[in-house]
Amino acid sequence: MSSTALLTHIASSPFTYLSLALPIILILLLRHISTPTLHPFEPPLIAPRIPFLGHIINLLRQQGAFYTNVYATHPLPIATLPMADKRMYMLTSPALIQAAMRSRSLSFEPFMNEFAQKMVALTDAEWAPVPALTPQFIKTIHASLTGDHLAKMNLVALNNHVAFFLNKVIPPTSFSACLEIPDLYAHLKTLVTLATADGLYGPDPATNPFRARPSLIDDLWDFDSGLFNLIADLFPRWLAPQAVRGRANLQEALGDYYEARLDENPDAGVSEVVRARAAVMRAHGIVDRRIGRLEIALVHVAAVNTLPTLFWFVVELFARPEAVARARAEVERSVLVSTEEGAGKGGRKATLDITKLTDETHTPFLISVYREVTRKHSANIVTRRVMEDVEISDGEGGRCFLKKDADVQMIAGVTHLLPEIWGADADEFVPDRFAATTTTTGNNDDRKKKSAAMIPFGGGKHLCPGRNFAYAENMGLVAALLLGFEAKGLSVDKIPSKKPLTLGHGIPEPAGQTAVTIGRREGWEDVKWGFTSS
Ligand code: HEM
Repeated sequence: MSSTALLTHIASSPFTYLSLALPIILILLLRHISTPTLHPFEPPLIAPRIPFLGHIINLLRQQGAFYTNVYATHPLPIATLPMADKRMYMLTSPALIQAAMRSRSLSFEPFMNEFAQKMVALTDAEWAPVPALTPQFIKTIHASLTGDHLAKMNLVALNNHVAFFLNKVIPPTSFSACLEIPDLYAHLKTLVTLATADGLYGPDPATNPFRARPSLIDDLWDFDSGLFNLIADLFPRWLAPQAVRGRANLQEALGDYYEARLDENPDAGVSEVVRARAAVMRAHGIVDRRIGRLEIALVHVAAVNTLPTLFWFVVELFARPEAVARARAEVERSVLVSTEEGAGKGGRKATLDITKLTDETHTPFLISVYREVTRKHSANIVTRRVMEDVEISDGEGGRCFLKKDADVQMIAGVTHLLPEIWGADADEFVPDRFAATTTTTGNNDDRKKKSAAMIPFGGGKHLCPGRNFAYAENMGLVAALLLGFEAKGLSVDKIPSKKPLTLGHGIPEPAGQTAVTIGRREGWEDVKWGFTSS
């Protein structure tokens, strides 16, 4: 057809041609918008296959696996991902991640405000005073989870619900009278929630909301199970009704708690973090019931990562008899302070010094196992927003330009498994990978690279302030289990696979149930357990 004939044909049936051309124009337009012009030093672009929305659709479908999937096809140290009309930088280079965490031009605070408001369901008017108090709030949280405040919290958690579990729940007789646990994850859920709640609110059932109303334990995990729908505002009432109900119950209970000013009760064993956070909020005019609605975020953040970490710690350690023997010897030699006669009904009392559990001269192997758990099982995504145009450098001549308003995602699921950092066995669980006495840790340079790649607790100004509390809870329980108990039914070939990671979570849950039998070790049947810190 000549061009004149084509024009005549188009003029005679313009709608047919228009309907054919429109989708093509739209696709070209979307492709143009989703292929932003990059600054010469901006990270290389990974364009989505479906223009404009492709990465967003994949992120919603694949959730936590999205970034590791992108890395599998584009193994880049840093990349630009167009997300509709915005851009996101995905970082997998440990050196660039450390630079990003140090940069003052990157901040976590915008996410705190955007996501937390949805998470706790406050209206814009109710939320209005929160952004102004965020910087003071963050400082307070970090200060109240260190030193004496932390030591007190650790011992309250360990000497109440954890000790109750060891002394009462596991029968104090021979192994034959043991505790059969059909689903270890579910069992640890209760244990971690109550131990964490003891550490936060004190152990008194009259003042600790979780002891007063044990149904709040399920409410907390129901709330957690629908977190993504709540934060993304994806029809939570229809798609996550349990989460909405759990949240309402928690908010009511904590509303009662702050309204009764139980956080100010000097005799209740309340932690400094609970007391100080409420004091900051009251100073900014936030009323008690609303503090309760906001503070469901504290107990949630304190329990949500501790539970899967403890689960994988118990499973990975007790599945390996040789590792149990090695760790047990360390605990017996260094952590056990005393076994006194006559602690109730003629039994003995064993006291463990949890400070020793943080010292590599005393328990290098057990500490290595814990670190290996956080390396192998954390798939955490550390998030920041670029507040102003900035350049970051990997310290070896590589520099990257990051544009204002873009989001930055740092991917532990990649850095924790990079073979060039961890070796050919990066995918395997190696209990003594971090033990100072082994050669696997290598020279100083090698150690620095490993430490830069380890981001299970984030880093920089927002490095998780609660990591040492979680450590004490997890290590204290496991040290006592090692010394005084046997755990049967676990083995390396039975380590469960993982559920897909949902957004908002850092450590995957196990798929299916893990059964275990726990009973007293021979020679330790009569012992009651307690904890101290030197
Ligand atoms: C093994 C258990 C835990 C893991 C794996 C974990 C992990 C994390 C991670 C990855 C972050 C983000 C850090 C960043 O953006 O750089 C974080 C932040 C935070 N975590 Fe934890 N966490 C744990 C336990 C706890 C506990 C027990 C508490 C409270 C007692 C807690 C309180 C917080 C708070 C308040 C923040 C926000 C800090 C800020 O923005 O400055 N975490 N945690």
